[in-house]
Amino acid sequence: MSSSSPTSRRPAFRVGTGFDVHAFTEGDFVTMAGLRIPHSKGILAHSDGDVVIHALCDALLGALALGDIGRHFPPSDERWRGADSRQFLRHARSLMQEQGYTLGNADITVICEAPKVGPHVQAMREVLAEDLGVDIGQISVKATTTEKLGFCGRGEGIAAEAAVLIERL
Ligand SMILES: Nc1ccn([C@@H]2O[C@H](COP(=O)(O)O)[C@@H](O)[C@H]2O)c(=O)n1
Ligand SMILES: C[C@@]1(CO)OP(=O)(O)OP(=O)(O)OC[C@H]1O
Repeated sequence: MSSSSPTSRRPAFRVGTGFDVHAFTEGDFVTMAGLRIPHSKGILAHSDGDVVIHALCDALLGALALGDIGRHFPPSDERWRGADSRQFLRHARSLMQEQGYTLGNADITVICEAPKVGPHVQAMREVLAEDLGVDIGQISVKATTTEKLGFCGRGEGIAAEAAVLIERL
């Protein structure tokens, strides 16, 4: 029986998923995909609380079987207090390149009643595509409410999930 790990086998395609939640707190903007989006609340987090990028990083790290964002950037580490999450995404990209993979596509869903995400989708895709060095057509961002159900529905927080396909170079 082979003892090789999935990473040493280096299959042509790998998939990953990620999910992140942050609570709302007092404030007047939320950071999503590196953009400051005006809102009646802010985000409670150690970093900038960018759920879109955190979910995407976890999906990329998951595809590579390299753990999760908290392993690479521990919330106990003061270096990441208030950090711009785009650096986490660029780090995930470099790990992917080191492993000999490139992004096929990413599909991200933001889950919240507000703010409205639709007007910002194009700009968000541009930021993510830039940090990942891919074409904007490889990045999808969409949004849904939870029909006023649960913590998102009560406006207590925001969530995002991401799925990625990575391809061997
Ligand atoms: N924060 C959000 C949530 C939703 N949208 C857009 O509205 C559409 C309808 O949402 P439902 O939850 O009722 O399905 C959704 O498809 C999104 O286009 C949004 O922009 N921002
Ligand atoms: C991003 C990190 C950075 O310390 O902290 P948070 O901003 O709290 O975000 P979370 O989604 O809980 O991920 C954990 C950490 O890696």
